[in-house]
Amino acid sequence: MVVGVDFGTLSGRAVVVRVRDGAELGSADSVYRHGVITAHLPGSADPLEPETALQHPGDYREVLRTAVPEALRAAGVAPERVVGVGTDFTACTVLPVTADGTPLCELPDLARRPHAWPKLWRHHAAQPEADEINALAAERGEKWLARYGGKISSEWEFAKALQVLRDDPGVYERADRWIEAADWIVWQLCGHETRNVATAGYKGIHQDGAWPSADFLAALDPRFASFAEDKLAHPLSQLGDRAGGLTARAAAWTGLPEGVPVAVGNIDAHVTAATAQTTGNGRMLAIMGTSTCHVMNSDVLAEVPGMCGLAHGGITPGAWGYEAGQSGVGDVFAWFADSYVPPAYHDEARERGLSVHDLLSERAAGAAVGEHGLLALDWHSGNRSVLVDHDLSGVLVGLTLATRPEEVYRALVEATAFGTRTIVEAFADAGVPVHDLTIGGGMVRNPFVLQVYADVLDRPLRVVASEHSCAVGAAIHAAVAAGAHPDIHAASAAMGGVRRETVDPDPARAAAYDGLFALYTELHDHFGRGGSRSLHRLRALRNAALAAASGGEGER
Ligand SMILES: Nc1ncnc2c1ncn2[C@@H]1O[C@H](COP(=O)(O)OP(=O)(O)O)[C@@H](O)[C@H]1O
Ligand SMILES: O=C(CO)[C@@H](O)[C@@H](O)COP(=O)(O)O
Repeated sequence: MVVGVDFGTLSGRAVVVRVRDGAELGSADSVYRHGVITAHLPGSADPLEPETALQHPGDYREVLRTAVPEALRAAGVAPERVVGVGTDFTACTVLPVTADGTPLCELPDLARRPHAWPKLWRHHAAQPEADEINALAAERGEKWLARYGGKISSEWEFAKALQVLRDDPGVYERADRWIEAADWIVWQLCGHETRNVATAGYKGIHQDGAWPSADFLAALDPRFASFAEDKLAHPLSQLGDRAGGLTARAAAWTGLPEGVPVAVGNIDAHVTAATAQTTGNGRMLAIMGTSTCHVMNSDVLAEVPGMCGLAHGGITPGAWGYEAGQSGVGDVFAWFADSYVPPAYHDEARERGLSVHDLLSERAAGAAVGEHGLLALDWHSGNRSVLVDHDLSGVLVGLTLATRPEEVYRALVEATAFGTRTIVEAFADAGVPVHDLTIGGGMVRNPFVLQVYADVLDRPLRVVASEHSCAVGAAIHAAVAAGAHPDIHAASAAMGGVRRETVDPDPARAAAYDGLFALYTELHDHFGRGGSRSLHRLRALRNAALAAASGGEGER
């Protein structure tokens, strides 16, 4: 047996999986007690700046102490039968730590400093730093910029670190290491630091064996010159490698035997290619959850405008892995369902034992394409691909006094589908073929969402069989690290799996969506490609108003 632990945005999930065929024998969740920290630090009333998203490292350790033992109990598996542990994490969730891996926020004198805390992947307050990095890299013709579609995201490691340096240099100085949570959790399990090629490549600008030059970093800020050398540099490990063995402390947390092999850290999206059996070239996987990540191996090397990144070995050793993404998907649906749907809908859902998502989906499904007269841009959490701009925000047009909640919900689902279609078409236009598309992540539990995607993309969708697709992917990597399978491809063939039936497009709805997609693209380009700067001006006005209200400085 192997154990996979998936650290998502709102919770961690552990699964116990059989090595020979990937059968899931038991699972358990652990919801992060502090969730996503956006308003103020625990125990503090001081407001955090806009677009801040932090997390509590204690919540991550709690997953190891609760979800892993509970999954073992649910599986009825004796710990001694577990031959390997694998993990995956959201990325770029990154934190400053001391030389022994202690998060700076756990040091008494830094606990009230926001920049000492882990920055969640969707921390978007470093957009000014990302803009500065992109402008300088373009001006200097830095070769690595092409590997990121021409723009580095504010969500990635360098923009976030530069923000810490600028806003709290004291914390920056105290950080011996700047590390992805994907590698930090492996450090917690096996007692020493390792760094994986995926987060280094996609989120840490590590390309062709090198980090951005000290000369480039100094041009950003002289104090930043040695950032990569001092706080990132470390030998990189391939995915599926063994990072080490479980320490006595981690064995006590998890209930697993000391010394059990621990797989090298990984990203929640990329680990799932093994579950979805999409490690072959041209097989795009969209992991749909809070956000959506599109990952795909290809033997074609190209710059896809607005992609998140291209990393050698980023999905499987020896292959070039592409990544694109949408920062807000399930988050957008949850925002609407939690904040703008009348209590009567929530009451009915509760009485019927449904989630409010299921009720809204049920009510939305029967309408004809375009019947609601609505169109949305899915930028409530900014745009990751293809515009790479987190100063953009959501848009909804066509509202009337007759508009119903389920119609808005459907427009939001459609907008995220149009966003994925924009990404898939960007790959095809850049000469990187997408042979087929598979859906993984928590969203596989919503048939309405899957059908909208099939209709909008006008292609059949393979769907990962497991509802714990990321955690199973981590378990598959654990099997490889333990030597139970020779490599990720073989382990995927044995342990991965998709539903027998694909979700197929309805030709009439697909044709109707072509018309709506043309309108989406018109709005997309108007607000996102220079037709109007109104969303950026709106964001600047908001930030200035918030700053004035809190007595802070002006726009960052
Ligand atoms: N039935 C549903 N339909 C649509 N969205 C859902 C549904 N259930 C949960 N969600 C949304 O999916 C997201 C959680 O996705 P999941 O993959 O489980 O977690 P994570 O993103 O943390 O990996 C949340 O944003 C939640 O609001
Ligand atoms: O960005 C990545 C992967 O590169 C994701 O970890 C991030 O979007 C969060 O994913 P989830 O939606 O929480 O599964």
